[in-house]
Amino acid sequence: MRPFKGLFVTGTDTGVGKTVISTILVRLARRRGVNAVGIKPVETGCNWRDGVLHPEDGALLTAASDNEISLDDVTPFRFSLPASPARAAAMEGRKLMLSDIVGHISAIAESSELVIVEGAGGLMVPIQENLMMIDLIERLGFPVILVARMRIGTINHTLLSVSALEARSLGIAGIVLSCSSREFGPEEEHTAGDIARLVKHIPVAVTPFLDENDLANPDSVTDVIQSSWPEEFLSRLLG
Ligand SMILES: Nc1ncnc2c1ncn2[C@@H]1O[C@H](COP(=O)(O)OP(=O)(O)OP(=O)(O)O)[C@@H](O)[C@H]1O
Ligand SMILES: C[C@H](N)[C@@H](CCCCCC(=O)O)NC(=O)O
Ligand SMILES: [Mg+2]
Repeated sequence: MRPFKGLFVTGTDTGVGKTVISTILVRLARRRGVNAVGIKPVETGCNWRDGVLHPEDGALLTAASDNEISLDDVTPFRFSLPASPARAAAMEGRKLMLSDIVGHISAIAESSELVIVEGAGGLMVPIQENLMMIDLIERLGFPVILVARMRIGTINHTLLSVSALEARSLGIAGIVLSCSSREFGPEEEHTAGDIARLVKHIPVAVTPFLDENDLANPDSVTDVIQSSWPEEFLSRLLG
């Protein structure tokens, strides 16, 4: 039995693979019989479509959740400017309150078996004045999945994010290194092991490079991940 109602997917940066990993987690959970839904409550950089801001990440999470949740509930807070939520809101003359985001996520968590929440950018991204993504995580109390790029520089970025979470005693359920490039340096086969040794008790998994065909076929991606992540890692996250 999972002791938590939600998982929070954060990253060492924007564009590291949080959406790829969040959608995979939702699909894996659902395959295991857990009625999980994926949400991205705040999305910036949305494009206008038919007079409405369209959240790309939110749409991918809605599809991963088999449309059991509406796009309005997946991503209620949408902004056009591709910036931090606080900056996008300020430049669009709108107000974004952390407490409203917490309220929305808590309501979704109440009505679902498991909610997988994707953040925007990394831990220290401003949401409201001096309140950051890490403050949202702290208020929710959900364990964190930290997604990082498999690329030179990632050991530093990953350990800095782990330090920030540990400084507030926030639980880290796992670290995922996502290989978004086909090129693989000779040191990279050691990166996951090096990070695992340095973070000691936190499990580390690697998501292999997924080509365009893989990414276009969510079922085959889910198969790839199911066979490449250790079962122990999956059961710790999804029960
Ligand atoms: N394992 C992988 N194989 C191939 N491409 C990947 C992989 N992981 C991520 N990518 C690609 O990297 C890009 C960024 O990934 P993604 O959109 O998941 O990042 P993100 O952290 O969610 O970004 P944001 O901060 O904007 O939400 C996408 O084009 C995605 O398809
Ligand atoms: C536009 C990006 N894709 C992302 C916001 C990233 C903000 C990064 C701010 C920073 O760290 O400098 N938005 C989002 O995930 O909804
Ligand atoms: Mg994303």
